Amino acid sequence: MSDRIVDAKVIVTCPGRNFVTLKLTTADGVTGLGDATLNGRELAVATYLQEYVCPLLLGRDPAQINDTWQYLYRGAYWRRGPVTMASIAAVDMALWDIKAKTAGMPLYQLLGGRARDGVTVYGHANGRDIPEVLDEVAAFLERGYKAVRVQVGIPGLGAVYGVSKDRTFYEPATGTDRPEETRWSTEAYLHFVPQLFAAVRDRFGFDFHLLHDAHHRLTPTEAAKFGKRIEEYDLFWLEDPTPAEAQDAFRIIKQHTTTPIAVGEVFNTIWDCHQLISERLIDFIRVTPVHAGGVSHVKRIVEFADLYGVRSGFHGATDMSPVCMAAAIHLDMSIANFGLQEYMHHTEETNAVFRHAYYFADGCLHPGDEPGLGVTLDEELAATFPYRRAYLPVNRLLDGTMFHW
Ligand SMILES: O=NC(=O)[C@@H](O)[C@H](O)[C@H](O)CO
Ligand SMILES: [Co+2]
Repeated sequence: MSDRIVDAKVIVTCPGRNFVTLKLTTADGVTGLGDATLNGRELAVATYLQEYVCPLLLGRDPAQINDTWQYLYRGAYWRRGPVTMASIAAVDMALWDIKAKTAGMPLYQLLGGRARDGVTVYGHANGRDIPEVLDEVAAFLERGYKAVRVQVGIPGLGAVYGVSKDRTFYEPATGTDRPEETRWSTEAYLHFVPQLFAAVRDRFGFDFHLLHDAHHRLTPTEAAKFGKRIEEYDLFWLEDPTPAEAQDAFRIIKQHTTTPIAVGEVFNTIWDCHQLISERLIDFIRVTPVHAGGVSHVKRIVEFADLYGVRSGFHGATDMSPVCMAAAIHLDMSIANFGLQEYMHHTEETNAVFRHAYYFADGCLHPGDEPGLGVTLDEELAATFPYRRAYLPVNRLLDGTMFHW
């Protein structure tokens, strides 16, 4: 008699920031965890899981990962979208966790085994001005990082994306009653940021990967011009240069610049990036297990991407819990077209709630050898951090026009 799922519960906790986790338990006493965190809309996913998904999981065979994925995807009728796909992702991650634990091996072994020594990561150097960013780049390089993302305050503007208020930890979702509002000038940004890249390359040279996130804020033409302007600084990637709903807009960027493009953290299925990949309009795909249907669907996307020379660059910000980070690292270890992994370390409280086997060493994350994902959730400790609504910021142009955050 095969095993059965006998318990499915959603755990919402806020150790420094909100996380939603699905925990499945089988009749054989094997548990699996899945990240279901959607930053700024957490309870929408928690409710979707609790009300509509968990009741359907009870009694199902945990070994049937593919059938369960299709049951939840095709069975929802209303396909795709961040809430549905984060819910399916959590189930998928938890079932892979159970399968690998049952097989007595770390998940990457089940996904085809080790394809590299470690998962090269990039850290987030940021500052209110260029000197502060340079100090942070130095600190990351001293800690052995081989890749660093740089984000800087823009003279004349207040808070901007990617610049943390406290020097140790970046958490953008801060608005409890309503979103924080920021003001933006693309002209000021385009004028200033090349100076940041010049200062970084002048001081640290070219033998590490330099990255930057434009966070959806340019028009395709501005992105094409900006990409061309910064070619001399040899970025490893320019991220989210323009909103990617219009996938064909990236043809304009690709026609004008060889600066590599990374897109995809807001995507939730292969249909969001099918054209970007098959027309080679991007160089890195940034989907991550929690937002893009779990281990199974992200694996499909990166294997499709491999056909077109597009590499992985999974999203790994603080709002991906250690459960998602672990799933990403197991995928990173086993795929052929690994590119780079984002790694924004979590708070001590988060690491206490989500104890994990993965660890950082010599510029890489390593999955560890615990069976499954290698993550355990301390439910008692989790309960001491109650949910607290936290909105992501809203961004307007200087004249008040709603813009992209
Ligand atoms: O590349 N990383 C990012 O763009 C992140 O910082 C996102 O703004 C947050 O994960 C949104 O919740
Ligand atoms: Co980004």
